[in-house]
Amino acid sequence: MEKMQQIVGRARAAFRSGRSRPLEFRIQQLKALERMVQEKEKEILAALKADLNKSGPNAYSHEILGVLGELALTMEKLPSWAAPQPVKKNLLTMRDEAYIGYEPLGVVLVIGAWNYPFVLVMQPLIGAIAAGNAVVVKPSEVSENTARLVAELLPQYLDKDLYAVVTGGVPETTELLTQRFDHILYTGNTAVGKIVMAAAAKHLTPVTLELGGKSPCYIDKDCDLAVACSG
Ligand SMILES: NC(=O)c1ccc[n+]([C@@H]2O[C@H](COP(=O)([O-])OP(=O)(O)OC[C@H]3O[C@@H](n4cnc5c(N)ncnc54)[C@H](O)[C@@H]3O)[C@@H](O)[C@H]2O)c1
Ligand SMILES: CC(C)=CCC/C(C)=C/CC/C(C)=C/C=O
Repeated sequence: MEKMQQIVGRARAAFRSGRSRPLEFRIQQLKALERMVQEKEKEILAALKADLNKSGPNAYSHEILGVLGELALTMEKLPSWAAPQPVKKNLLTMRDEAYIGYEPLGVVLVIGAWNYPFVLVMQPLIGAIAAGNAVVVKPSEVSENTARLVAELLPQYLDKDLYAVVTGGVPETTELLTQRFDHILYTGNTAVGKIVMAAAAKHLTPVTLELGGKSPCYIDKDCDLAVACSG
């Protein structure tokens, strides 16, 4: 695996080139992502089956439709979301052109969890591309088939330097988190959420944490009680 510093450095250099900023480019990349999901639907469903034994209808509704829906909404709304918003002038700004302009942040890290391994990396990726950022995606190693497929497919459809995928487990994620990002989006458990937030704090990087610990659990007579109660 290439050194994390090089991967993040390449994404940052690509971001600094300015090519992720124009609206046309962002929409073109989102269209490429839509084409990827449509053309590779069978492969994505097969990976979800191999990792989690998800049935076709379940995987299709949550992971494929969830991503296609997000893409359609984002492509439709992006021109209005990205447009400068006029603001009321005051005495100090009365001779100025006053508006709120939306700028990309830079290089964004997306770390996903195993239970919805495709949609949980794709939805943050869609938002980050739409906002004009470079992105490093780290899918969950627990759903290894989906992680491998995401790493194989994204470079076939998207700008390879702007949007990178890192595979691997805790050592790789730990090394990745030493790098400076401009935003980190993490989905997973609360204990690792604290690790992510502490690593981000070293660089004053803002985080979006989608954490667990609030989900009901059904235990039937076939469960191994020692395992079920250990969490
Ligand atoms: N709030 C939401 O939207 C949402 C959605 C899905 C899942 N979840 C929650 O996520 C949890 C399941 O995820 P998980 O945490 O078991 O997933 P996981 O084990 O797949 O880990 C998530 C990510 O954290 C990384 N990671 C694991 N240990 C690490 C460490 N010590 N240091 C750095 N990185 C590390 C992994 O590489 C992986 O990419 C559940 O609690 C679930 O409720 C929340
Ligand atoms: C409602 C549709 C079509 C897709 C949503 C898929 C999605 C983001 C699932 C994640 C569910 C979640 C919060 C799991 C937490 O463990």
